[in-house]
Amino acid sequence: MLSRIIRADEGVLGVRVYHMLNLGVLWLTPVALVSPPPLTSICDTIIALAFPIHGHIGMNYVLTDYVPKVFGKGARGPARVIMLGVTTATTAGLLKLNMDGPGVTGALKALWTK
Ligand code: HEM
Repeated sequence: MLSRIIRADEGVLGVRVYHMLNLGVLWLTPVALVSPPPLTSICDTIIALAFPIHGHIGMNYVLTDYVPKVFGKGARGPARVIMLGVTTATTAGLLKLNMDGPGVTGALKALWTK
């Protein structure tokens, strides 16, 4: 299970889940921005999980392509483990923003509201 999450650009996760997430975040982001308060929190929770997972799979594609070229084949595994750490920290940060702060959407809206 953990090895599947670490090698996130392979199998069902790398193809099906990734494509669904690509479309999902595309629709979810504008919907979250215009949604009324109760719905905003639901969107915020989904975003806090969907963005990091989307970024994690996308970055694993990037790591697969470039890490062997730059650092050698042996560096691919450690790079993927580091990426999992980054994804875990990002998810925790976004969830904390939702629970203790203005939420993901609120933080984004704060760019243009007082
Ligand atoms: C509205 C939000 C977003 C949309 C609509 C979106 C959409 C996409 C799409 C369509 C792709 C290309 C997928 C493919 O190659 O088949 C992609 C790739 C990627 N996205 Fe996002 N994305 C969003 C947010 C994010 C966020 C927040 C992150 C970071 C956490 C992120 C990280 C990445 C990465 C790393 C890739 C892979 C780039 C590559 O393969 O060269 N995206 N995204």
